[in-house]
Amino acid sequence: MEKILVKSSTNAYTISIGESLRLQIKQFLNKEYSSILVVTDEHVAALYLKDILENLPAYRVFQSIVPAGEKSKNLQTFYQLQTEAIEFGLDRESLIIALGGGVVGDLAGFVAATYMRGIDYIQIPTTILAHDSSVGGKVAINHEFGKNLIGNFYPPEAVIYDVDTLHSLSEREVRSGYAELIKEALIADKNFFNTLLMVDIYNVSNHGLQKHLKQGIRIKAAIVEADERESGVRKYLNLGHTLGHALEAELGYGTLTHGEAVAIGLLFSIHVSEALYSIKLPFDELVQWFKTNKYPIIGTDLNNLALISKMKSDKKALKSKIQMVLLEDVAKPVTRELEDTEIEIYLTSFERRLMVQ
Ligand SMILES: NC(=O)c1ccc[n+]([C@@H]2O[C@H](COP(=O)([O-])OP(=O)(O)OC[C@H]3O[C@@H](n4cnc5c(N)ncnc54)[C@H](O)[C@@H]3O)[C@@H](O)[C@H]2O)c1
Ligand SMILES: O=C(O)C(=O)C[C@@H](O)[C@H](O)[C@H](O)COP(=O)(O)O
Ligand SMILES: [Zn+2]
Repeated sequence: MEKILVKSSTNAYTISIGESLRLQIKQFLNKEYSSILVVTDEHVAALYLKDILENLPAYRVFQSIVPAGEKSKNLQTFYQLQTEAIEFGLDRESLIIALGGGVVGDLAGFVAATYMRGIDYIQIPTTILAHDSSVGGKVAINHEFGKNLIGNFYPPEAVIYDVDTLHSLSEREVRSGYAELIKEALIADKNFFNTLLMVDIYNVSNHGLQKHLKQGIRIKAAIVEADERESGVRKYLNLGHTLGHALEAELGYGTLTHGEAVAIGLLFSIHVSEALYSIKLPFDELVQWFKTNKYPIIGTDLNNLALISKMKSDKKALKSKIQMVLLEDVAKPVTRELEDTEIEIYLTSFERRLMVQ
């Protein structure tokens, strides 16, 4: 098992990464809690909830199961979970466990952040993508106008990443998770990026997958520790998300997975960077890698004005001006303000460029 420590403004927490950890949950509880609520989704419940429940202290353990998928990250499900927490009698000494992917992590984390003004929670991520979402304390739900518009920064007490759970992921979820690893590599580590470009993500060995996850987590943990509330370098973790989030909201939550949308957004950021800084970045190599690994790289039939309007509700936008994360080189991210008219031109040339790939 590997442990990575993250210091936040309110606590320090450990990310434990290893095999069979879901069967040893008790050892990760640092306190005695008055009750525990395990929040998960219907897919993960069928696979791993029993393992978790059997390995928790026997007293006052409750469960809440939400529908699987991005559509659950909404106000209604948030309210339903708050209602269940009240009905179960959770108090300020209670713990919430978020067992699942980024949807459950963001949602249950936001419930924990707001229930009785905040109670402890632990992340037990079960997707590759959740190597990113479980670290750093961003918790949120979506609004129809944009992703994660209602949320907080609220660090977990611990992250327990049992890599054995990743074997049951579908191909779609594997590629979704690898998109965030590509993002972390692009902002911080050229060698890691070049390594990933050689990976066949559906046939990666256990050892290889763990290596990639640990490197992604190290990059993320270092950034959130340096800038917890995103006033500086944390913005770089948003590479690819300006268009990615707009696509998710515009196409309807769940149409593209988060990682699939981010993959398109990463290409767009590279496209804009090349044009603005007159440089050559690995656009073609990344498109080919995405295509080989079956990412849906769509670039046509999009309503550019609607996308621009969504991008303006992005959390990085300032005074209604879109701020994008761009690259001066691989591992040299920068932020830059762009006019709507510039974005429109780049979206049009991006779509044309994708059509000939
Ligand atoms: N807070 C952050 O810093 C942060 C970072 C990145 C992404 N996110 C958010 O994370 C969300 C996406 O997370 P996700 O991709 O994990 O989606 P998800 O939680 O919806 O999980 C994807 C699908 O996989 C299923 N699943 C989960 N674990 C499984 C397992 N082990 N075996 C089989 N099936 C399993 C789920 O039931 C779901 O159907 C988005 O809402 C995104 O905005 C947040
Ligand atoms: O942790 C961060 O910071 C990130 O930007 C990680 C992203 O992968 C993640 O999707 C995050 O939720 C996006 O942040 P948001 O503030 O734009 O919602
Ligand atoms: Zn993301």
